[in-house]
Amino acid sequence: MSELDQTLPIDEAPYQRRIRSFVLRQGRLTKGQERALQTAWPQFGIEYAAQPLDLDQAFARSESKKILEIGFGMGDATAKIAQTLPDYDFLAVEVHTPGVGSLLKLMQEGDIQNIRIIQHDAVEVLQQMLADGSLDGVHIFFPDPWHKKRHHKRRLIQAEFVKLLCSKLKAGAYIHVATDWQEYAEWVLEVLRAEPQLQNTAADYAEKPAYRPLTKFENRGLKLGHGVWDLVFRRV
Ligand SMILES: C[S@@+](CC[C@H](N)C(=O)[O-])C[C@H]1O[C@@H](n2cnc3c(N)ncnc32)[C@H](O)[C@@H]1O
Repeated sequence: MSELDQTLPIDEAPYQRRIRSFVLRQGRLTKGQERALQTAWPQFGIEYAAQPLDLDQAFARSESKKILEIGFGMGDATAKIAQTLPDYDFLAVEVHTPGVGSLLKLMQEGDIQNIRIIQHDAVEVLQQMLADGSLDGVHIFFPDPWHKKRHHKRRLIQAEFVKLLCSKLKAGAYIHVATDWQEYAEWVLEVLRAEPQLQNTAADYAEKPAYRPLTKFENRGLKLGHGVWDLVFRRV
């Protein structure tokens, strides 16, 4: 990695012009995360490459449903869901190294086999690595809301991004977004509703699907009376 890469967020490096939904900060790794990265990445990590990925091969089985999770953070929800749904395979994409280390550690502790991790911008993973019609579902839990108006262009959920997602979904596959920021919930609802390839499974917001665990942060917010909005749409 060059000195420039280490000091500048990826989206501010002069050769990277596309607006990104994340800012890369240097996070410190715990010893446990570092150990998990060294010992578990070779088995469960997939290096980003601008070439198609065979999902059946990556998970060493073809009969399972394939779910993409974008921006798993520290991976707590990912690990819990994967444990609850052993017949599903989860391709988990995140840019932050401590998060990747954290999820690998959870996988080792729980002997979880049905997750593979790519550490890269999910937009490029979708564009370059995933075949059309290859996914049974997409999870996007608490995407960065980018509160300020001048930052709204950084929001992950945009019409063009949703079109890209739809191209990767099988007919009947779902997109599940959860957010705790009401204005972003309204934004997501509007963007998903405007996409003709998608159908809402609810009148507007959905009941929280049982597989999505409550995070510590969410629990605290709910006790304080803050809302959380789930949106579940299906590809027609
Ligand atoms: C607010 S956090 C939520 C994390 C987690 N889903 C949760 O519920 O705790 C959003 C995460 O999405 C990741 N992220 C944002 N844009 C991304 C992208 N284009 N590709 C991969 N990860 C992304 C960020 O790095 C961050 O960890």
